[in-house]
Amino acid sequence: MSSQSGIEQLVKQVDGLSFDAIAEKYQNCHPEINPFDLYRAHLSNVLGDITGVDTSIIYPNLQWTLSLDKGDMVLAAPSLRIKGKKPDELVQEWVQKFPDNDPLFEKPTAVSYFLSFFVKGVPLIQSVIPMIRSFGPEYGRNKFLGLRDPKDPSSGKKRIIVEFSSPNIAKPFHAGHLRSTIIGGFLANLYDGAGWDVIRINYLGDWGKQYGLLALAFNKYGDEEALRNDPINHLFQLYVRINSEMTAEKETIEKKKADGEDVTALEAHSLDEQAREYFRKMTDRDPGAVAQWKRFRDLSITRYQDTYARLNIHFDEYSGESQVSEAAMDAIGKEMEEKKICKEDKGAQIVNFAELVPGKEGKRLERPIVRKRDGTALYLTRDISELLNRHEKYKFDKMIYVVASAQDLHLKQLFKIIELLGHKEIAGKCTHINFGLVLGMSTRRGTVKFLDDILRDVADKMHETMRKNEDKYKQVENPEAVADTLGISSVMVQDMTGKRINNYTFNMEAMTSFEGDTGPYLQYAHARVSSIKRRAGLTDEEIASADLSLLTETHAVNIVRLLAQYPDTVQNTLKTLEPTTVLTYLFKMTHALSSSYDHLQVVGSERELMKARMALYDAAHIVLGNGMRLLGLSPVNR
Ligand SMILES: NC(=[NH2+])NCCC[C@H](N)C(=O)O
Repeated sequence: MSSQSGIEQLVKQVDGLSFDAIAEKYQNCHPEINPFDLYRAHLSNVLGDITGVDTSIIYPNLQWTLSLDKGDMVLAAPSLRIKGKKPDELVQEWVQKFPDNDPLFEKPTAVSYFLSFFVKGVPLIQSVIPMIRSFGPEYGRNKFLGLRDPKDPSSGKKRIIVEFSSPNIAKPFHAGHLRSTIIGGFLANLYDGAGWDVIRINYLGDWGKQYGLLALAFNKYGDEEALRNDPINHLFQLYVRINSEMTAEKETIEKKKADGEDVTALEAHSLDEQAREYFRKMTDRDPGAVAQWKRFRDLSITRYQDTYARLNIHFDEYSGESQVSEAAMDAIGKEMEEKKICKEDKGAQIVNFAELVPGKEGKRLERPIVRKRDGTALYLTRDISELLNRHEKYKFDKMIYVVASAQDLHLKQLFKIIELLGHKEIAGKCTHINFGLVLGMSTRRGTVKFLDDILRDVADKMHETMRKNEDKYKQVENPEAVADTLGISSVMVQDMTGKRINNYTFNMEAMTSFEGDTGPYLQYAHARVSSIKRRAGLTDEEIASADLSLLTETHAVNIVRLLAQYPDTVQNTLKTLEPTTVLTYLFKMTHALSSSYDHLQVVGSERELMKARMALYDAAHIVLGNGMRLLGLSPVNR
């Protein structure tokens, strides 16, 4: 018997509803892929009879609990808005009326005005384990959520742009870029799993006078071979060198000026001026200047791509500030003037929000410049043009900017200008996903951190830790690669542990520990279930034919209760957009797993019991792997 259809039969009998009928009845309800949707639908029916409240009001008010001891679902009586009776009395009455022999739930318990519901282990296990096995990597994905019309599969996918990472060429890949990369990669996976058409864009900082300066530096001190071998570091070194030269030059000029000397000639030939001229050549599309700049850009991208690949991240488009056309910005500039969104101020064009947006909001948005006195466009101007251009090109339904909270104001200004331009609808599709700082990030190699350096340092640290256990170390086939993966997991899990907006301290010791809720711990938990499977040596057919009624222990039931929550957890994450929602779930699950091993021995148990327990652990292995991959981690098996 396919237990999934088994439980469908059950619900049909009890509630007179098929999966289709349930899905039709409630919004975003998909009992065939989310066990909790079925349980909610059934419970709504039962409670509908008892309370006299319409099931469509009950359904969305069945909340989940923070821990299993509080039940699997909870209902706050006041949420049903029944007049004339005290909620705690109502709750007592409902407990009385709840059927003694409900097929899916135990009799609820009442705590003040809450009703807690506990699912029955047997039907849950019988349905959820086969469901996880049959969906495998698809368990937790829900392709319906991203449909234009959730009830009509032919309606097409909604499209989302996730813009993330967005480092600046020739400058350090700092903590803000690291967080953007991790969080953005995760959000892209999340929407992809929810059936959206996801477009990943990296918006590089690759344009401006500083790239004119960089070209000068390369012409003076550049080394072809160094550029090809390690473009990111070489360009950065050149950039640092020329910048300090420029600073020194500026000081000399200032000093001479103070001494009353004529500095006109010096200024005219200064590096600053040369950089400006060079950048002018770039914006005028001088072939030589553009070709040189393009090489720097292309070589840097190639190198970034390698690093992104280690993090399981790819981009559909490497956009960047350089890709915004001057003509488009001119046109927008004119439009802004005509619509009186910007105005002249000491030769520059500024947006005085206080005059455009009433109240405190207008003041808070300040007075950004969109065009400098010398005619150059700015960061904000480029973003305005780029946003409209992306909408034109991709016709997106939603766009997410994953950028540090240090740029909160910038993005608010951007979205408001788009709105003032008359594109309220487009502005409404855009969201800024922000995040806090990483404190105390430094490497053993010095103060400047490129992503590669960080990852190498953490991998070294992991390798050191692994070596401490000589026996286990010898069993690992490719220790370098495993250390690398564990290092990456350490960094990513530490980053995703708190809410995005919180700052955290980069702590190499803590993040690489196998104890506590860390990346290595999660990897260890995954490797441990993998090893049980290897040692049990059962075939997939044997596991599939296991008699699941042998799983009677509380530990087994609790693991399955958690496994059943996974699709719901993912769906809830689409609301929170917080990686920690998934991570917290995974730690809860790994804790339940690790405390179960002493009670649910696999190897050494009698054969039928071994098969049943293996089916349980195999399901946990699938869910843990799915969750880790959703976060962007690569689960290890040893
Ligand atoms: N559309 C945007 N402005 N995205 C954010 C870009 C981040 C920028 N390159 C920086 O490093 O600060």
